[in-house]
Amino acid sequence: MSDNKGVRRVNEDLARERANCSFDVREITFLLDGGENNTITRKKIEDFTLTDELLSDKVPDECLSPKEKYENAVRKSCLFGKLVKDKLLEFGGLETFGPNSFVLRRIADAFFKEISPLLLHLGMFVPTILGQCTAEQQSEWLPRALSMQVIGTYAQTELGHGTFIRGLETTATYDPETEEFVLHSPTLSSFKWWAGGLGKTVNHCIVVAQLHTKGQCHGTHPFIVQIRDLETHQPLPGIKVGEIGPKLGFNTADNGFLGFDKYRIPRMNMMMKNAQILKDGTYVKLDRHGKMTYGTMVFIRVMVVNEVAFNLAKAATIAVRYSAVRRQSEKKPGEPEPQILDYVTQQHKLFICIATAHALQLTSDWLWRTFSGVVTDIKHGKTDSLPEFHALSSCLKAISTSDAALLIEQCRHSCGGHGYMMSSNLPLIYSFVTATRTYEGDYTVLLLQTARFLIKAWEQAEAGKPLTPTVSYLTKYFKDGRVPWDSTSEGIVNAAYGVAAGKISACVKSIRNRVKTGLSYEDAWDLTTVQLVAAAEAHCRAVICDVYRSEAVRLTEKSSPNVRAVMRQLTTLYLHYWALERIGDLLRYSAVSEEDVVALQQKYEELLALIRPDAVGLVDAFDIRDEILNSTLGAYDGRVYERLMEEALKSPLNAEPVNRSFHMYLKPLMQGKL
Ligand SMILES: CC/C=C\C/C=C\C/C=C\C/C=C\C/C=C\C/C=C/C=C/C(=O)SCCNC(=O)CCNC(=O)[C@H](O)C(C)(C)COP(=O)(O)OP(=O)(O)OC[C@H]1O[C@@H](n2cnc3c(N)ncnc32)[C@H](O)[C@@H]1OP(=O)(O)O
Ligand SMILES: Cc1cc2nc3c(=O)[nH]c(=O)nc-3n(C[C@H](O)[C@H](O)[C@H](O)COP(=O)(O)OP(=O)(O)OC[C@H]3O[C@@H](n4cnc5c(N)ncnc54)[C@H](O)[C@@H]3O)c2cc1C
Repeated sequence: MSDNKGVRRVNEDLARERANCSFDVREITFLLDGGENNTITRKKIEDFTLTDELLSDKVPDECLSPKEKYENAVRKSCLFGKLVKDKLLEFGGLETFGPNSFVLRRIADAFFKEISPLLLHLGMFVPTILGQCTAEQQSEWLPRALSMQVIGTYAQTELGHGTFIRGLETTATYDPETEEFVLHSPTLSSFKWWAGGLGKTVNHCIVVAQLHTKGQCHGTHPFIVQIRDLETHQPLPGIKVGEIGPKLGFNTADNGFLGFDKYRIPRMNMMMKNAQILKDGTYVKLDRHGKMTYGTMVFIRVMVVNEVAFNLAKAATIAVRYSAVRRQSEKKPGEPEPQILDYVTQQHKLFICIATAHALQLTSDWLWRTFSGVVTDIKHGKTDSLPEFHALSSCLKAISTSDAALLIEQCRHSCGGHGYMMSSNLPLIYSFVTATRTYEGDYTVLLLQTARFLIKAWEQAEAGKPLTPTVSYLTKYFKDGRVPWDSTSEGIVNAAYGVAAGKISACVKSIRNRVKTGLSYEDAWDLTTVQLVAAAEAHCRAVICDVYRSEAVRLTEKSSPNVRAVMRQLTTLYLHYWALERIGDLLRYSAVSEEDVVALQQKYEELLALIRPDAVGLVDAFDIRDEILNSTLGAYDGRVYERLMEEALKSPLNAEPVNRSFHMYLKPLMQGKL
């Protein structure tokens, strides 16, 4: 596949797809990057970071032993860290961690096929210092953390408790005599478990523990704790630390365990922005809201929506390009084998992935802007917007991670057997994203947090009180009765809100009926949780549909007609897909008729056909470089079979024609001598 100048040519099918694309791919790239200037900056950063030869591993990571994999990941993390420190700060100093942090995140994928052992340092340790420390503490810890002298992680979860933070058992007891806290792990179940980088990499961590002073427990608080010697890296006396062992994914993250045996830390190592311990042991609460110490989790939930949108875009790019290259079966006897992308069922599997990647990215951008507003409010001492934001970020984290994981797995299915190859990168993308459904708050648990807020909002609507923006629709749908059906995009969004309102109303009725039978409110709630989770999901789906539709319209106001058309097709596809997926709900809560359902299905199939010629252009517009995609099936040039063979030949088993196990076991077996 090389021309006579040695330049590798692009697969002919892919080249034809690109030639037939109806729009200028760069225009959509600019939209997704938030403007042409952002694209230019991103590309500049990518150009001078991704040329490094250290990106190419002679032996694929997945063929290394767990220890070698970890060591390789540390090596690359240090090189990546140095790169960030030396070069990327030129792009705006600390600002690099603001607007360009998403670019950093993208580039990191070129360095690590799995996870950097330093992810938690940049992703949670540094943000927690920013969010939970006083200005004085920040000036002590931030410079050391940013220069990587102090390397940290976030150790909250314990063997016995992850979800129920109030149930954590690690204690931090204040000793006024020495002005120290004594950290202790009273039981096996109180051992910290899971923190990324804890096993072997970090020398500090943020430990969340129950604070005791003057004989009283004041609940969980965060502390900065040094666990290893800075010179020798040996665990300090009183610290028991190690790695938790192999997992479905995250295998280069050295997730660890940690126990304390009456381990002492200075008083000022308590993160004191939201609560303080005075020298004499007096507890001073500064957090009027009560849940400000959960701030890092909220921040990461916001980040995760963007994270999974990007990973879904990677999977969609791989699967769509592969589907344009792969030919299989025949549609009519004797005809040439079609590209598998021409099968309507394949389009059904894949185009929703492209649309969902857009929907989640636009929703994530909107969520980030909303979050920035909440942070500004908090800086001015206003915490009124927190309950709504907690409900919103919880459900968006739950639904985005769940949708992305399911659709990434669908991308793998759509690549047949080759999708199962590690070299396709789909298994690693999946194993990474499926974890997001659990960490930083389990799916069900977070939806139940949202449901709590929705039920309260419903009660406020009943009482005629004003509602906050994301639930203001409840006033409109408050009265019983079906939502009128209208098959326009706006109509489908309204119907989605109508379904959410109907489900919330049904939950309220169930809880009240159960309470009437003599059950406590808690028991009635518990018996209704299946419905409550479904109501929170419906609410979240309506929010995503609404934000995606309105943001896509806003963003494309000045776009060329062709870009506007294809973006409109994608949003309409997303809305029709979910209307059809939730048709039972629509039949129950809206006035949709059987003919309307037939029309919805027909329109959906028409959209698949309309999007088909632009499918490759749409994934090209994600503009994800080959080094970041890391996939034999998804590279820009479409040299799928050549890359599969090149990667197979790198397998250590192919380094010698005969493996020694033949002489040790097979031959004796064959000769009856075993
Ligand atoms: C090399 C890399 C390069 C660059 C990197 C740069 C950036 C990368 C950044 C991000 C990358 C993205 C991802 C990777 C990051 C990390 C990866 C992996 C690590 C994962 C880490 C973890 O998982 S850390 C542990 C997380 N744990 C959890 O999430 C636990 C979940 N549980 C809870 O949150 C709570 O226990 C609970 C909310 C379920 C219940 O809390 P509880 O105290 O019991 O409260 P309730 O009694 O139920 O409710 C009381 C009221 O409080 C309200 N509430 C609860 N939580 C909040 C909140 N957070 N904010 C506001 N309000 C809250 C609740 O609604 C109740 O209100 P009422 O009015 O109803 O009473
Ligand atoms: C890859 C990975 C990385 C992680 N990294 C970190 C880290 O760096 N630092 C850290 O501190 N933690 C980390 N964690 C831990 C993570 O935050 C927890 O695993 C997560 O919050 C879920 O808690 P759990 O494991 O206790 O699950 P559990 O709460 O035990 O959940 C088990 C089941 O019980 C259900 N359940 C639990 N409570 C309720 C309820 N109230 N109502 C209904 N159902 C319920 C859940 O829905 C789930 O189905 C990581 C986890 C993973 C998988």
